[in-house]
Amino acid sequence: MINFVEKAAVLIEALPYIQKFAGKTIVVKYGGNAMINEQLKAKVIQDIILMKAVGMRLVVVHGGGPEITAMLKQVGKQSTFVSGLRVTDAETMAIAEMVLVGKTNTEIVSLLNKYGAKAVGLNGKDASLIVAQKHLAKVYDGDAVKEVDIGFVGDVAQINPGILFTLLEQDYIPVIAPIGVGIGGESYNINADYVAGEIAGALAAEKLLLLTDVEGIYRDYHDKATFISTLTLTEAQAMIKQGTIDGGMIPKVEACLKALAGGARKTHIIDGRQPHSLLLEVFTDKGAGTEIVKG
Ligand SMILES: Nc1ncnc2c1ncn2[C@@H]1O[C@H](COP(=O)(O)OP(=O)(O)O)[C@@H](O)[C@H]1O
Ligand SMILES: CC(=O)N[C@@H](CCC(=O)OP(=O)(O)O)C(=O)O
Repeated sequence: MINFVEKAAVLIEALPYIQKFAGKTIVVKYGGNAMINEQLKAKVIQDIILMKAVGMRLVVVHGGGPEITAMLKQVGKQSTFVSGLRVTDAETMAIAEMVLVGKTNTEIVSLLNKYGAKAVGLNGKDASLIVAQKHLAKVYDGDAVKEVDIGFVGDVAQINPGILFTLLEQDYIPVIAPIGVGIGGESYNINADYVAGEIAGALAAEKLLLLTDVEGIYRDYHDKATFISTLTLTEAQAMIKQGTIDGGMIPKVEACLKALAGGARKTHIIDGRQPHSLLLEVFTDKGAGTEIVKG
């Protein structure tokens, strides 16, 4: 028999969060492996729609690394990464832009709209939203650090958030592809986590929610019992230095640092493989994943 009392309790538990976050800006970074599975994708979209429906101002930043890799493979190009960033020659840049803007972005926008939202696709070139400058990758060789040119990979130089405020005021959900524009109008490929962190900072978001393919951060990645639910900025930085946070988790933690430094209030790294993890984080007392806070 359906337990109506339990069902009602779930809704009642959500009530203070619905009240607290109404009118607040939430930035969701959706990408990587959490984006490949179609059933999960539909659930992420529903979660975003639900948050929007109860009055939150939603901004979505998406990745699409695996899709770029697949497209490059189809045209016979091998993907190479340096310090987690894709080496991006002119041809790779053109393909990355085509995939992120032409395919991934439009797919997310049309899915959101299918479920009843008013989503608008953007990339960094629209209204010069993301101004980029060339990134030089740091490669460590013992104690020495070498800077390596990895092509059209960008760092965020400036966010011009005006277009986002305009859209949010009008109830739209901006969906942003991580392509930056250089001062000469050239395209830059930027890691989507960094873009999400900078956008969350520029909007002084209430929350940055980064979906990933693990439960959150572990003190020892090989021991699931060492899961951390809350981490301060200082602790997170120390863990990167020690090497206990590494690989793809580094840009996520750095994105949280950028967001908090820019003015976001809270940041969370949550499990995109877990259905409705966004709702669990936002609407339940326990939350989900690892939160990184100032301090
Ligand atoms: N301390 C840590 N805790 C959790 N994951 C970690 C840690 N250090 C490194 N990682 C790695 O970071 C990965 C997440 O980054 P990545 O695979 O790039 O994510 P996504 O594809 O979702 O963008 C995890 O799958 C894990 O292998
Ligand atoms: C410079 C760089 O590495 N850019 C990324 C941009 C996409 C991305 O970040 O996608 P995920 O969030 O799905 O990993 C790339 O080319 O894969």
